[in-house]
Amino acid sequence: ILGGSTTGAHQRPYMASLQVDGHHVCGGFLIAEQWVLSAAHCMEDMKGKTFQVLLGAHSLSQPEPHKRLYAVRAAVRHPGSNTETNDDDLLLLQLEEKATLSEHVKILPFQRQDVDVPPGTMCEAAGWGFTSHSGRKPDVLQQVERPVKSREECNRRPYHDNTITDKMLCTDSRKKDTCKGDSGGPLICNGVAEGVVTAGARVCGNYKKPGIYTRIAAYVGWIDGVMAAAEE
Ligand SMILES: CC(C)CC(=O)Nc1cccc(-c2cccc(CN)c2)c1
Repeated sequence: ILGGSTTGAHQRPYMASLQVDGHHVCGGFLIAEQWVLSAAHCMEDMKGKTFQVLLGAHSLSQPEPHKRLYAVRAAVRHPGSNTETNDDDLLLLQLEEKATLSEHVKILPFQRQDVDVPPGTMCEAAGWGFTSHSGRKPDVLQQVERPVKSREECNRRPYHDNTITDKMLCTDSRKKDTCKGDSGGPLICNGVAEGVVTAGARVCGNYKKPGIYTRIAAYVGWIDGVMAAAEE
């Protein structure tokens, strides 16, 4: 998160840190007791390694009473996700067991109505991603407030030049933005998860490359289907 601030400890109890070999790789968030939503691109460069999911954390390094690392029973990438585009950049992670919910671990509701967030709406992103262009990594959870940018404007040059589909949304990226390591985290508007952070143009804090998010409401069928199929 560039240009943001430290979250109040455990004020975003739905946040997940996706970890490989004990290192934070991507964000994610709890959408059900046994399911975390994140970004498919986070599984690239895994070289067959496995994820673990950290819940209940504020600091990545310090011992905290409610921090707990969960093994992943299943990782389901959206079938349309690929390395060349930001399309369908969603990942569902089934935890090895149901998360123990508490004041520090809670489910974040997501938008189920497939209606665009009005441009100008102020939303929030959070994560443990880079806090500087030089790649400084925070120890504690960061957050930033960003206004939604209309798809019509986001699709113009010099912005994303017609690569933003109806299943994506944009936020202004001037100075304040998401960055590497924030992928998979939520974009929260009026207390509801509306988007999932994608790497997009893989640049941060440049107003010419607004932040790109996958619109969760466009994938409700897929999300419900994957979770239901695992219950059979
Ligand atoms: C960890 C892998 C998926 C590779 C990766 O993510 N690279 C990478 C490099 C530079 C910026 C970003 C990035 C992420 C989230 C948001 C943004 C832009 N708002 C950029 C992402």
